[in-house]
Amino acid sequence: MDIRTGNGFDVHALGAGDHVILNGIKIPHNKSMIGHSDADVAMHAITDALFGAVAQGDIGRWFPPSDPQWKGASSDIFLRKAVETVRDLGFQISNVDCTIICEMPKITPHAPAMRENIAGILNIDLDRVSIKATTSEKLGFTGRNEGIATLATATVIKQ
Ligand SMILES: Nc1ccn([C@@H]2O[C@H](COP(=O)(O)O)[C@@H](O)[C@H]2O)c(=O)n1
Ligand SMILES: C[C@@]1(CO)OP(=O)(O)OP(=O)(O)OC[C@H]1O
Repeated sequence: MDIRTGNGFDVHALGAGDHVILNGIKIPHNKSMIGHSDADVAMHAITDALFGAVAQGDIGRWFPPSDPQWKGASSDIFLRKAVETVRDLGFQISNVDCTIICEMPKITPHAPAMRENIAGILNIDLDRVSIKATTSEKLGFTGRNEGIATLATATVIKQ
């Protein structure tokens, strides 16, 4: 059995706006994420964890920020490509774990919807998708509500 793990980390700034999109879930907020795509920082970290698990580079290699095609794109496009790449290489996705770092918005009330969405895209059972959150105790850019960071880990298995 061939078991591999990948990690992902991403940051997006917060700017003017009235909602954020995290793991594909639209959450009303007093700011919005800034990015070339829809800036779904959580989904980007999971995407990078999957690409990393099979040593296929990172999200920017597959979807360059310089390519106008990805302007405003829904980040599930990127995640679906990572899932397809993992499977094309003969691996199954075992599980993913994701930690969103921000003071606001509060993530816990939205975690069930995020898990459902990610499990659906990855086509794995709900109990294989973990979504967590932490503040940074008001320290740093996340503590000042200037941006949101996300860490993710993915494990893949080839029988
Ligand atoms: N944006 C966030 C941040 C945290 N949570 C939940 O609060 C718990 C306590 O956070 P600390 O940073 O004080 O450890 C954390 O474990 C999460 O359950 C949240 O929902 N959204
Ligand atoms: C997702 C991509 C797509 O152009 O752009 P952004 O939305 O800016 O996100 P980031 O994580 O900064 O970079 C990766 C890019 O591939």
